[in-house]
Amino acid sequence: MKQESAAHNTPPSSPPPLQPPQDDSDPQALWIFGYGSLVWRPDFAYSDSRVGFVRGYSRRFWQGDTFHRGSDKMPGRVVTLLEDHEGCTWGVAYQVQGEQVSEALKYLNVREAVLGGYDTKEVTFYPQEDPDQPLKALAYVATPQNPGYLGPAPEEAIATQILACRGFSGHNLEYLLRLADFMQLCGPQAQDEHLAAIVDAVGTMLPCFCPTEQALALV
Ligand SMILES: N[C@@H](CCC(=O)N[C@@H](CS)C(=O)NCC(=O)O)C(=O)O
Repeated sequence: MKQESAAHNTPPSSPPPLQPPQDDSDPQALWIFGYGSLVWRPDFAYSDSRVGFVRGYSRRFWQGDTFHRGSDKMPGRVVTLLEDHEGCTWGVAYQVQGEQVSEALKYLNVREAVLGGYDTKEVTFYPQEDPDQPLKALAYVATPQNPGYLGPAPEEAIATQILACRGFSGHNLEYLLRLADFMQLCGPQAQDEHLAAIVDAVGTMLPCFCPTEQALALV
């Protein structure tokens, strides 16, 4: 499992994660819900995974990132969950069991909490294949209280920021496009208007930024 090296500008460590919710069918097991980079790069060992969604939250590119997809001078934008009664956010839940639990939590505490400013939150996850059998899961959420939080901005401004930023994990554009690819795979029932608006704005601006072949080299 890849361990992230702590950045020289590591933000203050966040409070220890909440006591993780247990999987009733196996008290040693834990489900972890990913809705951003964890969707395509979990980078921890897991026993099972499900595509599905959480209700009551909307995904927003409102968290700044000065390590993975940005720098101190040019923070990138990554996603968090916004409490929204009407909201629904699609992602992937990963089941970790036995020794995988402590290993995953140790790794994610560095990647998400220490380097990313995320806190942990218990959510209810609905598997796409069996939404009548919801699961308790642990999610990493960036709240407005964390120092990296950027908050709302017009989608065009977010697109401009994403096009201009890169960090230790790669270009911010790759982060956006890999998430958009995932949402395509989820099918037409999985809509994310905020994500789609940013992708559209990037598509409009990209030719102005640089010719296609250079744009493809960005990611
Ligand atoms: N917590 C969300 C977002 C996670 C996220 O994107 N975190 C950033 C930290 S700022 C990350 O790990 N980035 C790694 C990358 O961009 O490849 C998730 O469940 O996916």
